[in-house]
Amino acid sequence: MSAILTLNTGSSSLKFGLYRAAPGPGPGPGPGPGPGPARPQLAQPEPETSGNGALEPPAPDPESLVHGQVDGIGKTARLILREYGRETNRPLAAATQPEALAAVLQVLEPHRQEIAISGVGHRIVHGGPDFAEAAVLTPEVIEALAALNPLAPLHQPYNLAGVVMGRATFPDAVQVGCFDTAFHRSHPWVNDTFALPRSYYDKGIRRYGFHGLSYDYITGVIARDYPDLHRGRVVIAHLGNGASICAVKGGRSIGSTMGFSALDGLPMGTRCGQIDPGAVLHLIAREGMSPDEVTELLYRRSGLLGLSGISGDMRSLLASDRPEAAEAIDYYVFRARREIGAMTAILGGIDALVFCGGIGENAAVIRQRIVEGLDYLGLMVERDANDRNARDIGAGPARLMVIPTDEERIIARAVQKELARRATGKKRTHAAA
Ligand SMILES: Nc1ncnc2c1ncn2[C@@H]1O[C@H](COP(=O)(O)OP(=O)(O)O)[C@@H](O)[C@H]1O
Ligand SMILES: CC(=O)OP(=O)(O)O
Ligand SMILES: [Mg+2]
Repeated sequence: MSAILTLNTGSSSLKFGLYRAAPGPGPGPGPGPGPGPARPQLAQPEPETSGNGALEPPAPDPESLVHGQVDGIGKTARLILREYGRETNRPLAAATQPEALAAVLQVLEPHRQEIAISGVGHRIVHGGPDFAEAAVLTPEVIEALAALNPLAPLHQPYNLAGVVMGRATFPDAVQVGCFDTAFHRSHPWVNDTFALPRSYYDKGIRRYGFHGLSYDYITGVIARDYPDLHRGRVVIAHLGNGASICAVKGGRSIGSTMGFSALDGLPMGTRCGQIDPGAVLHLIAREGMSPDEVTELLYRRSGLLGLSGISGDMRSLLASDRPEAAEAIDYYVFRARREIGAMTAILGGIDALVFCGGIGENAAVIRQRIVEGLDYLGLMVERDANDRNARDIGAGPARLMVIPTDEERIIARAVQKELARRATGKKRTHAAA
C-alpha cells in the first residue's frame, strides 16, 4: 500500500502528515479500514472545487494516519503528535530542520514498515503568477520557485528547504508542490492589480493572495455540507499566525486581504498587515533603514508583537492584564472587522462568515468581539455555541461558522491525484500535477 507524506516547513516549525493513499482513482465510497488498530471514522471527502468553482464527484480521500508538528526548532523543540485520536507532546532535541525531519521519520517508522512513501507533498507559500495548481517539483520548478524567496522570506526558503530534504530522503517518491497562491488565481483583474504603471503588473508586481490551501479546504466543506451557501457569498477569515480574509463566490476566490507578499491586510503575530507605502519610504529615506532592516521590522517585529511589546501569540495577549496587550487586541479586532466589511462589499452582501486558523478556531472572545460590530450585516453571535467553538455560532440571518481548516489534506489529495495519474499512465498536458 502506498503512503503520502505531507510537509509544511516553516522557520521554526515542521508540520507533517502521513496518509494512506486511497485505492484507485475515480469516484467511489472511500477506503475501507486498513490493517492495524482501529482508526477514527473517515469523513466523506468534500466535492472538489479547487479553484474553478465547479463541483466534481468526490474522489476517495487519502486516509490520515498520523498528523503532527515539531515546534520551536533551534530553541526548545517539542514534538506534538496526533495519532488514532490521541495527542502526545514531548520535548525533542532538534536544532535544525533536517534533525526535526529525522525525528519525524523515526516516529513514522512503524507505519513505514507497513506502507511505502511514494509521494511527498509540500506546502509552498508562493507560486507567483504561473502556478495556478499543484505542480511536480522538478529541478526547473524548484529554481523558478526559489526566485520568489524575497517575496515570502518567512516561508518560501523554508518550504524549499523541505523540498530538498524530501528529495534527498525519498529519492524514488514524487515530490508535489501545493501553492497558497493558486486558489486566488481566479481573482478578477481589478483585485489583482495595483494602480502602478501597467508594465509592473506584467513584471509580476500584483496581488497574489495566500492561505489558498486553507480556503480550498473550507470551500470544499461548504460545497459538501451547504450546497446553497456554495452558490452564495461567503467570507472566510483565516486567523492563525499569519492571517487573511477571503471573499468567495461560487467556490471561487474573488478577493483577499493579502497581496503581493504575506505582509498585507490584517495585522498578524509579527507582521504589520496593511501599511501606507509612504511610511515605508519614510523609514528608508528619513530613518536610514536598509531594505533588510525594513524587512526584519515589518515581518518579524510588528503585528501583535510590535504593538504589545509582549508577544505575537494571541493566547499570551489574552492572558495578559497589561494595557498594551489590550490595545494590540483592539487593533486586531478593528482591522478584522474593517476587512470583513470590505470583502462583503466586493461580494455585494454576505450569506456566511467562516472563522478558521488557530485564533479563528479557538479564540471565542476574539470572534465575539469581531462580530459585535457586524450586526448590520445580519451577523450575530450565539454566546453558548461560540464559547464551545461549535460549527454554527450564529444567531442572526447570515450564517456564522467555525470550521477547522486542514491544509495538509488538500496537499495529500494533490499528491494522490498525481500518483493516480502516474498509475494510469495518463499524459500530462501541462506542468501542473
Ligand atoms: N485557545 C486559543 N485561544 C487563543 N488563541 C489561540 C488558541 N489556540 C491557538 N491560538 C492562537 O493561534 C495562533 C496560531 O495559529 P495557527 O493557525 O496554529 O498558526 P500557523 O499559522 O503557525 O499554522 C497563535 O496566535 C495562537 O496563540
Ligand atoms: C501565508 C501565511 O501567512 O502563512 P502562515 O499563516 O502559515 O504564516
Ligand atoms: Mg498557518
